[in-house]
Amino acid sequence: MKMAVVLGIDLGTSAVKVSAVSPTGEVVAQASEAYPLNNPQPGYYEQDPIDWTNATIAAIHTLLSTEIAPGEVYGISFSGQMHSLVVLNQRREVIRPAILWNDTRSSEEAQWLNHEFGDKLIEITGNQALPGFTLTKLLWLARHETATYEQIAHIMLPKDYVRLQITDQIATDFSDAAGTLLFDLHTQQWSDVIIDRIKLKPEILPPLLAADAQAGTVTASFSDRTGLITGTPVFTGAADNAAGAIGAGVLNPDQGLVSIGTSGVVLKGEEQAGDYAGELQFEALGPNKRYYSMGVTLAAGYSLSWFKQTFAANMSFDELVALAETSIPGAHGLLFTPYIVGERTPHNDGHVRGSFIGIDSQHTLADFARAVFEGITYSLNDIFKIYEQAGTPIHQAVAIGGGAKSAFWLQLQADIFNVPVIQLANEQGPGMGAAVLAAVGLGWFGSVDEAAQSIVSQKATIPPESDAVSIYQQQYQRYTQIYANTKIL
Ligand SMILES: Nc1ncnc2c1ncn2[C@@H]1O[C@H](COP(=O)(O)OP(=O)(O)O)[C@@H](O)[C@H]1O
Ligand SMILES: O=C(CO)[C@@H](O)[C@H](O)COP(=O)(O)O
Repeated sequence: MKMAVVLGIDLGTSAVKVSAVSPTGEVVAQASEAYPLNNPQPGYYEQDPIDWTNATIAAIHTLLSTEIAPGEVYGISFSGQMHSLVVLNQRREVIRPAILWNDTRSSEEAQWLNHEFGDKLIEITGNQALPGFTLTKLLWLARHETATYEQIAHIMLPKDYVRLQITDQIATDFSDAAGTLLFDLHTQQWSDVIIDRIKLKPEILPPLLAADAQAGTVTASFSDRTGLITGTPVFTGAADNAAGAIGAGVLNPDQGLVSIGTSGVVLKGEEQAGDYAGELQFEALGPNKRYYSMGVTLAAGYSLSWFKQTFAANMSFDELVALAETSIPGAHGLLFTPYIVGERTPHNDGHVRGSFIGIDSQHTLADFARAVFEGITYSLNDIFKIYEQAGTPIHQAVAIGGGAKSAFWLQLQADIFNVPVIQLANEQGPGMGAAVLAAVGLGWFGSVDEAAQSIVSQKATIPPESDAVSIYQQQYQRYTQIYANTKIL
């Protein structure tokens, strides 16, 4: 019997994950394809946008050759890693590798912007300049790779580049625009004030569309490469954290979201445009002038995958989790700070690096593995503390991302944050959000809220365990002293 599905394409930093989702929210099939994350020198992180397209084609191909037929795909939408800068020439060709969200080479440009604009930048964009944002990377190119900068005819965000390959149309949505630092959160337009001051050619910026608006259709040439039917509707999509919030149903200020992918994110819905004085990011959610705030750990899942690759290359993630579980809460006193690529929230420091503190000759690989899981989670707890101090504590959190695959890590999150953690039926929050945007765009639902309500399926609520909570609280106090004593500048 013929099914109807939408494809949610989540262009993460480690891999693209394509989910085929039915009108009732059932994930009918999923396929994933990894791509390299290049680190040519400390602090530099790049990817080849052509790898994103090839991986997306391979994942769609897998789905269409196994579990679904091309005629069953009614619509497609996206979720993508935020901020990363893709530059194209007049012929729409990539002219250098994308500079990614976790790349801190543009720290000086971020400082310059903060100095040049003062509070005005936060007023307009809701954010202080951080080296993660697209604009600082663009200014870095202007200064260090002038010949490349002068060839730029279009700048794109990752999901928008892949959508361009599918539809031949250029566009972005409000949530990814907000992550560039060139977007006025109040007028919901590109900011003339910022564009004029930095003398940017406004025509290099993509036109803005709503996340659930149709941005084009599958072209005949993309149909040839994948088997998708020419003319299949393609919807704009959203930044991965906005899509994650939508796909997890975390849309209001009383809910929190924790996403552990390559980065780690703690996020909350917000009703009005505003800011946290730059301490947290303030972003546009996408549909209907809605917003969210968030703090970001630069290397959350990335710290775990670095540890695995460096010290336990023969183990799977599941085996590493099982090994960590054989240690005890507090990892026999061993602490890890996940600053291996610098840190964003709360330190905004591209120079600091990670550490293991308190190594004892009795510590085993299991203690080191457990310390890594705990240290990443303490770093996310720093963000919970910022919300608490701002008077808007998070009382429960929905968990998504690769980190939410592990029952051990879900319990650790509940114990360290000391709030109940909700596990979803499928941890692919951003991919689910992308599917919701396609479903709303097709008219299957009247709004994102209506779609989220009927599609999001919770699997379990994990309460904190009180004995572990008190051990982690003591360890977290020690953890908070490490940054000031290990920072470089
Ligand atoms: N079984 C697992 N248990 C715990 N963590 C896992 C597991 N599998 C993967 N991860 C973590 O999830 C991360 C990838 O998550 P994902 O959401 O796919 O990232 P991204 O969206 O950045 O590509 C990996 O870096 C790893 O740290
Ligand atoms: O920089 C941010 C958010 O500001 C990151 O959260 C990126 O959006 C990357 O996401 P993942 O690949 O870790 O999902």
